[in-house]
Amino acid sequence: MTVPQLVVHRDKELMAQAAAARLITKVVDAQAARGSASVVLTGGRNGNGLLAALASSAARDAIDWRRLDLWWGDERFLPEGDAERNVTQAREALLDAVPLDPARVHPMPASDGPFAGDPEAAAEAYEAELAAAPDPFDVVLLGVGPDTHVASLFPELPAVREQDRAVVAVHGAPKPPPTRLTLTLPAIRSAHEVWLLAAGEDKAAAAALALSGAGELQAPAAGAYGTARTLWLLDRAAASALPPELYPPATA
Ligand SMILES: O=C(O)[C@H](O)[C@@H](O)[C@H](O)[C@H](O)COP(=O)(O)O
Repeated sequence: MTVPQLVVHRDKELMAQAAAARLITKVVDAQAARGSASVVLTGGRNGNGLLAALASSAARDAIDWRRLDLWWGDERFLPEGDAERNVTQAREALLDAVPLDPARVHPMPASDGPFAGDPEAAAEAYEAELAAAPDPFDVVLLGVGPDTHVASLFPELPAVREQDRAVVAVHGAPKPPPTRLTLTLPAIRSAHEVWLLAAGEDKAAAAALALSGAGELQAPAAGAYGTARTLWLLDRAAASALPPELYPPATA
């Protein structure tokens, strides 16, 4: 496990801009070293805020978009094109505006089409797609929920205990919609880098709990780390309840 590093930004707008700049550099470096890069996107306001910041960044064209694989950490099991699907929101925020190779964009399956009514089969299909990927993820992005969930791994639900599968279906999620697909903690932990995004006062208790030694069943965010780096990107409000040894109060 890599020990989390914390970066605290003034507010959520600056956090989104700085995270977008960081992601551009990361992708460009991976493409220079290996020829391609692989990033896992998250749903939620902070993940979409990062994508929107990336879309408006002058540096975005430093990325070779055709040599980027995009995956999702979780998906709301809803029909194709539904406005609440994470992929729909990501397309609106960024993906429709950049020249990606469609064959390298890997949304999780929708609730209509071949997996209608069968989220378990949808999870298996995504797992098979992932198994065919040549490289580990360079970066997994994860929004942190107020209850410490990441992806669709909610405290105490069966998915957070999963040790063998890379992708599972979730039923009865406390955040709507109740049926979802998610990467598991072992799949997240196969990534080089895991970046957790938390902004706003409603995330303060979650960040404090996950970063203070809570177990991953109670605080799934505590179990999300990368093989090379684990980075928590916060704004001041989300960092406001952290113990002073993690985030010393300003002395000025
Ligand atoms: O489907 C989703 O909603 C997610 O992928 C979820 O895990 C999200 O990232 C967190 O709930 C944080 O969301 P916010 O950034 O909106 O607080």
